[in-house]
Amino acid sequence: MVEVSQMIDSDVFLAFSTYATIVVLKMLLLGPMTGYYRMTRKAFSNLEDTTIHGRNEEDKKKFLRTDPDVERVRRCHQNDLENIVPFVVIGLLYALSGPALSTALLHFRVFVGSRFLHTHTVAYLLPLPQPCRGASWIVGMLTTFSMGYQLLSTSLVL
Ligand SMILES: N[C@@H](CCC(=O)N[C@@H](CS)C(=O)NCC(=O)O)C(=O)O
Repeated sequence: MVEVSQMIDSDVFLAFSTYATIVVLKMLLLGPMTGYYRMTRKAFSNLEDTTIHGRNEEDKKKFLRTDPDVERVRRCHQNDLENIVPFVVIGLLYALSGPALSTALLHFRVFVGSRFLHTHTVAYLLPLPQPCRGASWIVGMLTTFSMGYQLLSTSLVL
């Protein structure tokens, strides 16, 4: 029986911690980026957020509106949540299930790369023409499914 402390000290777990931290921080940055677009495009969703732009109630209400750039970052953030949360949960269990370091690294790198580079964030925010975003989304999703499949095929208890 492998001790939990041994699993946590393993290279696979350290690699997972590194890649998970990078991709979660990337997702977290979309919050401040949304704030930046809200301020520069003057598009808010709460009356109290419009205080520095509007003088009176009527004036402030003009800034309660949607903006295409704000909505794009919000969709990118939402899509990260839909994909990065499952990666972190399944990736953690996978990392603790004792996979080979090379296979695990391949999964972590492909997933994080798919969310960054040719990727969802770049493809969504620039934006790049489709199917760049669609392809990067599918690659990331398949990586998480692959980890889930390997996890279930090595440690299925029903
Ligand atoms: N919740 C997603 C599920 C499907 C998905 O994630 N599709 C990718 C590739 S086309 C995407 O970038 N969707 C746009 C989005 O989530 O805003 C959606 O509504 O589109």
